[in-house]
Amino acid sequence: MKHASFRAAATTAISLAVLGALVLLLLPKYWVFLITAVFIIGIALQSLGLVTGRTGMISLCQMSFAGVGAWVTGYLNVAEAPGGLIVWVLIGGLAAVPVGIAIGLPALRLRGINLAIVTLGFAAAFDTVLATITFPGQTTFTQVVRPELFDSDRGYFIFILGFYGIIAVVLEFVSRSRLGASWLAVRHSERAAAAHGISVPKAKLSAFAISAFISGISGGLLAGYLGTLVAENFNMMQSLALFAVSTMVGAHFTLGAIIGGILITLFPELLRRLNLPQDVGNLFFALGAVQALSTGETIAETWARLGRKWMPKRAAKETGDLSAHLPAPVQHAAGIALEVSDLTVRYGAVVALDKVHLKVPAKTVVGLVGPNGAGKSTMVDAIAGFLASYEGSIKLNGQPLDGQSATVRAHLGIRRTWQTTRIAPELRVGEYIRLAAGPISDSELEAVLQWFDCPPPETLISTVDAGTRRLLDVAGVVAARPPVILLDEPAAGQSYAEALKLGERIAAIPEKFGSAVLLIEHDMDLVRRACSAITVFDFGRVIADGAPQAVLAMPIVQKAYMGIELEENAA
Ligand SMILES: Nc1ncnc2c1ncn2[C@@H]1O[C@H](COP(=O)(O)OP(=O)(O)OP(=O)(O)O)[C@@H](O)[C@H]1O
Repeated sequence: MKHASFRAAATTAISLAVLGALVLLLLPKYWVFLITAVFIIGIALQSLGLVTGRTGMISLCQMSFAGVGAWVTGYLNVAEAPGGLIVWVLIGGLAAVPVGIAIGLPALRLRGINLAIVTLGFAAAFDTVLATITFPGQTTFTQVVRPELFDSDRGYFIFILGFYGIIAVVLEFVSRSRLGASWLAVRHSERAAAAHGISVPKAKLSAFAISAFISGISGGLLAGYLGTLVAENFNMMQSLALFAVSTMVGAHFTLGAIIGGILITLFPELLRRLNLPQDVGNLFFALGAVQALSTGETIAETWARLGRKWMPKRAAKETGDLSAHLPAPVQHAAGIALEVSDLTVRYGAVVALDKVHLKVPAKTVVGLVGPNGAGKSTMVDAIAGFLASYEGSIKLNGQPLDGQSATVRAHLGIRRTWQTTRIAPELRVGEYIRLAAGPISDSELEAVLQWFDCPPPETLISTVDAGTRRLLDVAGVVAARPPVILLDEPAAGQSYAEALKLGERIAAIPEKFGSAVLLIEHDMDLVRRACSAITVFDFGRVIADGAPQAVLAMPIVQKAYMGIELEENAA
């Protein structure tokens, strides 16, 4: 995985170096000046891509963060602070961080349109502040001093390209790290992210903080580019245009941010040469954003998809049998791993679970079966901490979990999968397994994937079919080796033969990985194969439990579960 990060970072760095050399060698001074702005806007777009494209939060005040960075840079310039532009720009970025966190706080509770309104409100408030204060040096026409080495327009282009490249490469590494994967996971499903032990507030606030830092840097760099700044550079309309372009191009990709920078910088130039009003640009950006939202694909994603199509396919690596590299089983406490007592759950007037008892001994697989609506998923939700309230008690290795959040329960050792897969499709297989499993070596990761018949680590999850995503769900939580794993219909989407094979794999989880499993499944052949005991629910009550063969043969179970009437049975 580290190799993949280095490869991606090296590709980004080399591409930018080649692009920079071509610009400097082939283009006249005026165009070099214009393209410098492309990369400054590109940095602002990368910052927006992080918070919006990557983490799924709407920020309509990104240029306000840039304004904070620019103001601080201007102030340090006027004060002739030591360190020069590089230091001022970094301090400007840092100054934007608390503002970013402050804006991120409402994002912990708000989503979608509500968050958009809050961030737009901040942009409007920032406009008002900027209307009453001026940028330092604005009235005295004090130019922001560029570093001596990069004072010329060509020199400043190299300076900006350097900043863009460093930010792009760092973001490349971060996006492939657990933090980056957690942003995507939160964007896709906050509940699924919490089930992996990810702190959703931390993920959201870190995205806003880093995004504001980068945006603040872009503001400082703009100060060095223009010399003096005016409020219009950072007003609400600029933030809205940035958001529209980011949505259209996919600014969380390096390529997308550059395309967006080109559009924002060069489109007005084109309109000017065609004697068309500048507002046409915003209309075009808005239409582009609508197009990207309705097709579900940004310009950068379209290019990446076409690139993948035309790139020669790499032959699958012959790996041989990797089972010797499976991570060693974890020795969890013996005895009862999971104990549910007197559990009652109500949804308004519906009693989904009624004084239910269930025990899962350590290192065993217990099946939980029952007809649709019997309360099985409610049971998983209650155990994993996804219900606002319930009566009764749930204990992990004798310790009560009641009142603990889903994230805390995941950390303590309750891990779950979902009836429908919730894996972020933008992740790669390896990134997802690492996100779910925590620290795991490359060879262990590949061995787990092979054991569950999953595709190789570099495979993009969006290219994987639904059945395989279910297997990845299982592989992720199994690789984490917690004391208790809750599998909610893992065989959905599998063929009969695949389901049986999965049953064998699940049966082996306690011995191979050390975890106990509570398996919800409708496929009785899989249940028989995997479970040493089963519990049967009907209408939120336990109607039978014990050894699978004996329980499934009980008339009450056949009547409830398979619709076979007692009378028929008796006959
Ligand atoms: N959020 C909810 N609000 C209201 N009622 C709900 C909610 N979730 C579940 N229920 C009800 O609770 C009962 C148990 O549902 P649950 O989904 O736990 O059953 P299940 O055994 O998992 O069913 P299936 O096999 O179809 O997944 C059902 O009557 C269902 O309609």
